[in-house]
This record gives sequence, structure tokens and C-alpha cells, in this order.
Amino acid sequence: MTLSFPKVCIVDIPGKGQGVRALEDIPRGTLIIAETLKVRYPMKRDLITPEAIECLLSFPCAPTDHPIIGRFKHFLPLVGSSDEGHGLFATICKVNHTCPSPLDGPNAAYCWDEPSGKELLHAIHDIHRNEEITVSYIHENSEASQDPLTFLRKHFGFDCSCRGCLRPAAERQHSAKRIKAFYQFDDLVLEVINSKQYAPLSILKDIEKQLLIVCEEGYESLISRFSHNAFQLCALYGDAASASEWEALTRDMGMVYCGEKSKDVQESFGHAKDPSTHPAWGGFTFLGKRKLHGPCKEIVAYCYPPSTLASTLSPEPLVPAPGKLSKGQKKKARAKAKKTEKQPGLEKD
Ligand SMILES: C[S@@+](CC[C@H](N)C(=O)[O-])C[C@H]1O[C@@H](n2cnc3c(N)ncnc32)[C@H](O)[C@@H]1O
Repeated sequence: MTLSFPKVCIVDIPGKGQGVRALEDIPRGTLIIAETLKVRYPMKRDLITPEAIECLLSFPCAPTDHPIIGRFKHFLPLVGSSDEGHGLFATICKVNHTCPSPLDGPNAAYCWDEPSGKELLHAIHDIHRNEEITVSYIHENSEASQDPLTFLRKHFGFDCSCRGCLRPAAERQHSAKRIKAFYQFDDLVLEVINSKQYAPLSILKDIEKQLLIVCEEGYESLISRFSHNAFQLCALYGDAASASEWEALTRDMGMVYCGEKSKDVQESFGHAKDPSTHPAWGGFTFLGKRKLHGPCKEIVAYCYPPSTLASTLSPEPLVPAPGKLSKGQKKKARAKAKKTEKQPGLEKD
């Protein structure tokens, strides 16, 4: 099928119906598709017009589902804030799913760009010509990520056969435990930081441990959230150099996922350049200024891997990108992260 996005085509993918394939090497960080809504479906179902329903019915449906609801589950990313509804996109809605896992993971991510009113699809890894382009349907949702097979069966009506889901049950359960722990940590970390009860270095150590697990488990979409927490911590204690390093990571990972123009990335540019412009700046310096530190080298290596594309002329990737850890780095990261398996253990001041 001829598309208006020259880097990709829609093809049949065995076992998945149709899908999207790369027509050329696509370096990480590239904007692959910026697509206008075909139809918007408001959350209030009674506002959906008969024409919109007709358009929806022209798309295939998960076999077990209600003809309308099934198609919602099947195709429609949220657009705008969660109460604004879903969007139907002719091409982006053809992108299949891969679960984040230590073995595999999606190579692209989509995000809604409010100013242009378009859904953007960015390459989050280098994508090789002919490779299938996939996104994760489940990130940022702890319940789903702890048991992706059940979630996808229930909500999307398919049995996922990505490499992560084909692992033995014990390995999947091990991942589920670690994922649960990092979501619990994510829920608590701001509270812990703001409680002022814990030594900032100890909190930073725990953020790093969780980040290493996030990297190992392939949950790269969470990196910028964790690194922004680390930034805030450093900013609260007035450590500008460390705060800048953490926020540069937030910015660069945000750029990979949402592009340079996204509002969050633009804010990150400012805060990385001058942490004192952030509202948290110096908030806890009455407790004494603290010298903290930026991200450890394993995290940096993960977030800024060299390009894997032979066709990339520049030795530098288009934007710094996440990649898999080497064997040696993984071993070190595992050793560092081991303690966190139980629960983040914060030392009190
Ligand atoms: C957003 S649509 C993707 C396009 C769809 N494959 C098509 O032919 O139109 C989502 C549907 O694609 C199929 N799908 C996506 N990822 C899959 C995967 N990893 N394994 C099997 N089926 C998948 C499922 O039927 C799912 O409900």
C-alpha cells in the first residue's frame, strides 16, 4: 500500500494481521510518522456519530469482541488528555505490539502532539530496513506490565508471542516482581524525597538501582521519569552540576520518545542548562548544601549507545538513544541492583 510516510509500508505480518515495516534504515530518534486523526471518538460514547461508527467498522476487529468495543481496544490510542477520547489513524493504528523485556522490546513509540493535532511515531531504537516497527501497548501501567499476556488477551484479544512472552514462566515471574518493585518505588519516591527524612545520597542510590532494573527489563519509557526525580533531588539540595547531568538524561530520553519540540523536552532543555530555574531549586538547602552525583556509567552507556546502522554516515546517532547493556555491563548492573529485589531500603538521616 502506498503511504504518505516514505519510510514505512503496511504489509501482512504472519500471525498478526497487517503491520508496519521499515522501507529504509531509520536511526533512533527519527520522527517516522506524524499523522492527522482520521476520526476522533469522544469518551462519551453517545457523542460518537454514525459516520464515525461506519469508519470504525471498516477496520478489522479482535475476534472475541463486541464489534464497536472490540475495535476501540484494537486500534485507538488516546488523544489529548484521557477524557478527550481516542483517535483513529490510518497508518499508526496498523503498528503491532511488542512487550518490553530483557530480550526484546518495541523499536518505536507514539505520542500525541497537541499543538499540531497529530500523533507522532518516533524510532526509540535504530530500526533496520525491512524490520517490523512495533510499539508497546502496555507501558506506564503496572497491572498490565506484571502480566502482559493476560492483559493483552483480555484487552486486545490476542495472544502475544513476542520473545519476552515466550520466556519460561519463572523468568516472566521474576521480571513481574522487579517491575512491581519499580512501580512501587516510582509511587513513593517523591513522597520520600519530600519527607526530608532520608539521606539524599541514599535516595539517589536507590533511584539508580531502580533505573538499572528499568534498563535491564527494557522499560526505557520510564527512564526520563526516574532521571527527572534524581534531578529534582539534586536541585532541592542545590547541586547544580549533578542536577544538570540528570536533567540532560531526562531531556535526551524525552527527545527520543517525543521529539525535540515536545513541551516537556523544551522544559528539560531549560532546567538542564540552568537548574536554578526549576521551582525545586534550593528547597532543602536550609538542611545544608549536598554534593550528590550524576547518572552512573552503566546508565549512561545504556542511554547513549553507538549507532547499529551501517547506513548511518555520521558516527554520532541522530539523538542519544537507549540500547541494550553489554554482557559485562549487565553483570555489573545486576550486582548493583540485587539489593533492590526486596524493596528500596533507604537509610534515614
Ligand atoms: C492496533 S492493531 C494493529 C494492526 C493489526 N495487526 C491489523 O491487521 O490491522 C492491534 C491488533 O493487531 C494484532 N496484534 C498486534 N500486536 C500483536 C502481536 N504481538 N501478536 C499478535 N497479534 C498482534 C492484534 O490482533 C491486535 O488486536
